Amino acid sequence: MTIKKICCIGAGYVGGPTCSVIAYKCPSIQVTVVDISKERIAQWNSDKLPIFEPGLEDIVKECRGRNLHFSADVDTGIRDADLIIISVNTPTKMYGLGKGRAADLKYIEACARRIAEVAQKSKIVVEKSTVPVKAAESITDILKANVKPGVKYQVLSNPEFLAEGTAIKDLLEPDRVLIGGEQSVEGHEAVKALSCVYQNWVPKEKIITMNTWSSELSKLAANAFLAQKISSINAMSAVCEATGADVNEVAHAVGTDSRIGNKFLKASVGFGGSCFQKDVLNLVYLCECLNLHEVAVYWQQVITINEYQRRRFSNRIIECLFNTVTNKKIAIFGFAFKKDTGDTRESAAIYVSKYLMEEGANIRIYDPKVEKDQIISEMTHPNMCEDKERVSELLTVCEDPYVAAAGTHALVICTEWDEFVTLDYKKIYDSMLKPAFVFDGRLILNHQELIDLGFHVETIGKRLNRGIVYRPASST
Ligand SMILES: NC(=O)c1ccc[n+]([C@@H]2O[C@H](COP(=O)([O-])OP(=O)(O)OC[C@H]3O[C@@H](n4cnc5c(N)ncnc54)[C@H](O)[C@@H]3O)[C@@H](O)[C@H]2O)c1
Ligand SMILES: O=c1ccn([C@@H]2O[C@H](COP(=O)(O)OP(=O)(O)O[C@H]3O[C@H](CO)[C@@H](O)[C@H](O)[C@H]3O)[C@@H](O)[C@H]2O)c(=O)[nH]1
Repeated sequence: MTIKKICCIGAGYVGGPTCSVIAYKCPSIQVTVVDISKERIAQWNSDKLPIFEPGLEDIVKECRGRNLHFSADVDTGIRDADLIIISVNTPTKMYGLGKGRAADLKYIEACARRIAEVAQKSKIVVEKSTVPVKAAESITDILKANVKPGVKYQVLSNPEFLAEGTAIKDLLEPDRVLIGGEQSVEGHEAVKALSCVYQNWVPKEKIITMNTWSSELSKLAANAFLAQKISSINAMSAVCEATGADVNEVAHAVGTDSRIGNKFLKASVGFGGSCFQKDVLNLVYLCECLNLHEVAVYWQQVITINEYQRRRFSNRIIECLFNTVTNKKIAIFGFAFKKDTGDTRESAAIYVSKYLMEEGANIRIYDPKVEKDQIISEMTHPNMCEDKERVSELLTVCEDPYVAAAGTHALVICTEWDEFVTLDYKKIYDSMLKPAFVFDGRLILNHQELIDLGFHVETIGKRLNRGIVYRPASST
């Protein structure tokens, strides 16, 4: 079967860039990205795309209107397509059974029901969203229970491994493409059809095929391993701070062992983003449901250490500022969960700002890519704050880093934006209250230079201003 028309349901961080790259690399395929959000679709059709990803705009501009279309007409998109990619959000469930851990599959189910309702010919349905193992089976059950005469479905698992900020590069040159399918003749044919789409630009040996359940679990496993690596180095950073070791040196020594590898060993204020926490919790819940208690506890620790790291960093700020930040002005540099993205979901900056505001600090946030409304919406989200008025009293969003820092007691780096490295720190130092503190939560600044300017510098995984501090194991 040759794929001529693809419809992607969900014009988000994954659906938008993924389908833009498919359209770019497969000129003979018509690709339509649909979404229930008319506003999001209007943005995709405008000059200001709804997401910022290096390289995305050029690709969209080249393909949009040619073989790449963005539409709010979900039904027509489904009806016309040979292959439908489901790329809707699968957030952590915030209510009922599995609350706070299980993935909420209501949007996936809505897509399956919509496909069953409007499809008039056979389709390959591709599950691209990250889901618990056996979600493809549920989609199949819904489609089969509502099938029209003469219509057949094959459901494939094709998880996405792109990282935000490098989405286009990851899509153009993926480490691998994973396709899971039913172990039957029809299943193999469907896998082959999707594989042919990718083969337009991905070398065949990088396309891994397997059974559906392995594919679904592999996505959760990959994210769990990556998050575990960060929590491991962050746990080590606490030991470094307490002993005088330097976490960068430890990471270098550990990472040069080719069996471990040097990637994902950057100690930080904690991982953020829409995926790691959600997917590890999803895995934890899956293990609990399977009565694999010890396995669930093992993976839960990855999250526990991440929460500990954010809290530990915030406590260190308070401790260094003479044990009180009440009414003190603190500049937060960076609100996105990592550099080169405007995404703020689960960003460590949200938690650090929240903890400091709970202590009465006046927070002045600057981020080069995150809009003011987005910052306010994160900080006033019901999960984050009980008192919106208090937040508006204590929070200022600044459009300029120098304005954000002026008159503050401390500067806190929460995102590793390149521009923070090259700011004029002499100018910043002169404008701050003394002693002027810098807390580098990303280990990106030249600490010696800052110390020479007169700053008191604190960073993750290294004690710069004091000797070795041994504390009793019980105090954190
Ligand atoms: N963000 C990432 O970097 C990333 C990477 C790999 C995998 N994933 C996974 O991909 C999936 C999508 O993530 P995302 O970040 O793109 O989410 P997102 O929230 O940015 O986008 C999802 C879109 O789906 C739309 N939608 C929801 N229900 C719909 C329906 N019934 N019909 C039409 N549109 C509907 C929403 O309006 C939204 O625009 C998730 O499962 C996520 O875990 C995300
Ligand atoms: O050494 C490191 C590497 C990353 N991070 C932090 O970890 C978080 C996640 O970063 P990253 O993984 O680069 O971005 P995501 O866009 O969340 O991508 C992850 O989650 C996606 C969604 O499932 C997967 O597709 C990707 O493969 C996986 O890397 C960010 O806060 C980073 O700052 C660190 O603290 N230290």
